[in-house]
Parts: sequence; structure tokens; C-alpha cells
Amino acid sequence: MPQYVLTLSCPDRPGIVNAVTGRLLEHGGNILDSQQYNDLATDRFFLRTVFTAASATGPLQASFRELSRGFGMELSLRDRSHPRRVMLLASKFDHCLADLLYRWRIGELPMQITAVVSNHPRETFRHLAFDGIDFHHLPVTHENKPAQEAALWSLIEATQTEMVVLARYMQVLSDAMAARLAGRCINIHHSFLPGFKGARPYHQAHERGVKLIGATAHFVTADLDEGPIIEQDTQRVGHHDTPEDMIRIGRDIERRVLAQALRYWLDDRILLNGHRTVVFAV
Ligand SMILES: Nc1nc2c(c(=O)[nH]1)N[C@@H](CN(C=O)c1ccc(C(=O)N[C@@H](CCC(=O)O)C(=O)O)cc1)CN2
Repeated sequence: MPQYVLTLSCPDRPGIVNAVTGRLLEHGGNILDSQQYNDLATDRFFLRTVFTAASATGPLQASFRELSRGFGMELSLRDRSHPRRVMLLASKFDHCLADLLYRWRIGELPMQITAVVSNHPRETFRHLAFDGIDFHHLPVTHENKPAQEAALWSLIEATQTEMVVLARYMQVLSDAMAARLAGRCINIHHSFLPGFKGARPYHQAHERGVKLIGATAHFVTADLDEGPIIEQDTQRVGHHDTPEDMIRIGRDIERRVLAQALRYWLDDRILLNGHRTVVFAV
């Protein structure tokens, strides 16, 4: 039986779950998993429900469309057998790109990779197998940035990419590009935000003498390193750790944090809650 995932958020009120489950029952749906959260601070309700049904198109889809209008919902209904279309962007450091490609190759990340894009040439990634995935070299200079971003946007559109992953892509996206990619661009920042924003967080961390370093996966917004946080992790460091040691320790944290964030998104487990996220973890 096909599986579907329903996610929604709306102003909180009594009867939301009843309205959803009643419609599922009416259309032969069977709930496999369901998680909900009520944000008392924003008075907003969040729900993720996985169910089986003969079909979720036609009457059931129409029923949820009518429900979302009545309750003022942001609602998504998706067939879980349809892999999401994801583009991977990287600059010089390839550890996150290599990790995502490996996890995809072994089936851990069920997605269709639409392209790998870099501002560095293919030679930079000569150690990586792209298994027939298109590679696009889009170099960036201060002068050509608008044209480079226009080429990137055309590629995103042409490949019907749903999610852009900045896997250590070290170029700041313009406000216009960040706006176009709102809610569909995830970045891995190599610090435990909000600490040490910017391009050289490990050197900043070393200079500050921290005892923990970390990494943060977040949705990209126009405000650098300020987007809604999806996943974070840390690891202890000591006085003897140099910036180079921190960069080495950080690579592992970045890899696992970015992969986890992408896995959550691929499984419809992330809902935006203003400048924050609700993550229905496993
Ligand atoms: N609009 C946004 N774009 C990007 C974000 C973001 O949050 N919003 N995150 C960055 C990634 N990043 C940190 O995680 C980061 C990347 C680059 C820089 C930076 O200062 N870059 C310099 C150039 C550096 C170089 O060429 O090596 C610049 O763009 O002038 C800071 C933070 C990705 N984009």
C-alpha cells in the first residue's frame, strides 16, 4: 500500500487532529506514525502524519485542500516513494560533499542528485566519483557574481531542484538568491551557532580558547549564518588543540550534522516555525 506523509502548521485551536484523522479514515487512510507540537509562545500547531492509502490524489487531496483553507494551514501531502530532487554545492573543501555522495550511493539518503556545482574546477574533486551526476563549474569573482548566480538559478530551475545543499560552499548568496531559495537551501556552518559566524570560525574558536567546538546546519537566509537552525552537534577540544586540530575534529562534526539535517528534510521531518524550526526527529 502506498505511503504518504502529511505535514501541516496552523494557528492552534481545538479539533485539528480530529479533522485530519477523520478525513484520513473517510478516505481509507491508515496512520502509521504521527507527531505533533503546540508552540504556546506563538500559539501555532505543528503536525506530521505518515499514513497508507490506496491513493492520496483526487478526493483525499481535495479534502485536505478544503481543510487547509478552513484552518489557515500550511499543508503538504507527499507520496513517500517519490525521491526529492537535491543539488549539492561545494567549494574547495570536499569532505561534506564526499560524505553525502557516499551516503547517497549506499542508499542512506533516498534522493535524486540533480547536479554537483562548485566555484572550483572538476579537478578539485578528482578523488570523488560522481557516478554520472552532472558537474558544473561556476567560478565566482566580485565582478561576475550576479551573472554566476543567474547561471546557478537557471540550473536549479532547469533541473527542477527542490533543495540546494551548501556542502561547504564558501560564497555568500545575494539577498535576491537567498529569497528565491527560502526554505529550500540548507547550509552547514562550521561552528556551534550563534558563536563564531563568518568564514574562519575555527581560528576564532581557537583564539577565544573554547573547550567545545561544533557545527550547525541551518536554512539559508539573506542574513549570514542567521537562518533557522535544523541540527547541531559539538565535540570537546583542549588547550593543546591548534586551529588545524580543530579543523580536523570539525570535519567529522560537519559531516554528521549536515547528513542528519538532510535526512530529516528528505523524510519531511522539518517544519518552519518563524525564525526557528520544529524537527520531528525519529
Ligand atoms: N545568504 C547566505 N549565503 C550563505 C550563507 C548564509 O548563511 N546566507 N552561508 C554561507 C556559508 N558560510 C558559513 O557557513 C560562509 C561562507 C562564506 C563566507 C565568506 O565570507 N565568503 C567570502 C569569500 C570567501 C572565499 O572566497 O573563500 C565572500 O563571499 O566574500 C562566510 C560564511 C554560504 N552562503
